Amino acid sequence: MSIQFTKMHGLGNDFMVLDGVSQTLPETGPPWPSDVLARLADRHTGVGFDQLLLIQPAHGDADFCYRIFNADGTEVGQCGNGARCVARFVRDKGLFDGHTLRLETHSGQMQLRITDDGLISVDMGAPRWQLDQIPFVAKAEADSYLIVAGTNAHEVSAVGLGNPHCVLLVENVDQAPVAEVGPLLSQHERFPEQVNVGFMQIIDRSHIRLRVFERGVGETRACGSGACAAVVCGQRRGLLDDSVSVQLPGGTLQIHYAGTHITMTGPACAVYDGVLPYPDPVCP
Ligand SMILES: N[C@@H](CCC[C@H](N)C(=O)O)C(=O)O
Repeated sequence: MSIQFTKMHGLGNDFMVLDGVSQTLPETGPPWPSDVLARLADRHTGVGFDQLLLIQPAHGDADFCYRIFNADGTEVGQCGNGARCVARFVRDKGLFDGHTLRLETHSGQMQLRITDDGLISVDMGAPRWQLDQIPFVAKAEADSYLIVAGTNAHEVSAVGLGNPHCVLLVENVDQAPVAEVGPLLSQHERFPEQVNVGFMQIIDRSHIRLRVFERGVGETRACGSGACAAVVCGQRRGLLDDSVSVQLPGGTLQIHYAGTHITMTGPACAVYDGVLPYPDPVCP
C-alpha cells in the first residue's frame, strides 16, 4: 500500500501534509510510530520537515480535524504556520471550496480566512496567561519571570497559545544565543510540557525581529504561534502596539491583537506532491 503526501511551507517552516480524509489512516494515534516519524523528518534520510500535519474528518462542529506532530514524533496542540498550509491544502485539493474554514485541534477550534490577495488569516484565539494553562511553574502570574538555566538567569515572559511559549528580549537577534539558551529553556523543569523559546528584538512599536527555538524541533525559519506569543508578551510589557510586523528568518507575518483574539496573517505554499510506501516507508 502507498500513501500520498504534500510538502508545504509557511515562511520556511516546513511540513509534510497528509490527507486523512480521502486516504485511510489510523483515526487515533500517529500515522507512524514516533521513531519512524522522526526518521521521515530527517533532512538527509527522509522527506525532511519541522512538523507533520494530518487532516482528518471533524468530530464536532468544524470542517476538518487538524493534528500536528513535531519532528521528534511528539503530538502537539498548535501550529500557526501549519494551519495556514492546511487551509491552502484543502482548497487546492478540492476538499473545501469556501473562504472561511473551521479547524478542530487538540487545543480548541480555529477559524481561518483566505483573503483576496491569497494570504491566509488565522484566528489564534486569546492568549492564556494563567500558569496552569501555559503550563509554567511560578509562585504567581507576572509579566515576566527570572529563570536560572545553566550559569545564567534569563528574564522571560510566558504565555499559552494552545502550546507553551516563552519570550526573551534581545538587543540584536542575529547574535542571540538561540542554539545555546534555546535547548536549556525549552527543557527547563519549570515548563512541565517543555516550551517554545522566542528571542525578540524590538525595532519599534510596530516592528519586531524574531527567532524561535521550537520544542521538539530546534530553531525553525518561522513559528506562527511564536510570532503571536512574542507580540502579546511585548504588548503586555507596554512595548508594542496592536498591529505588529514580525520579521522572522523565513519572512514576515502580520499579527494583530487588541484584547480579544489574536489574528495572524501570512502566506502558505505547496512545494510538491509525493508518494511513500505505507505503513512501512522504504528506508528503515
Ligand atoms: N511551527 C509552529 C509550532 C509547532 C509546534 C511547536 N513546535 C510545539 O511543540 O508547540 C507554528 O507555526 O506555530
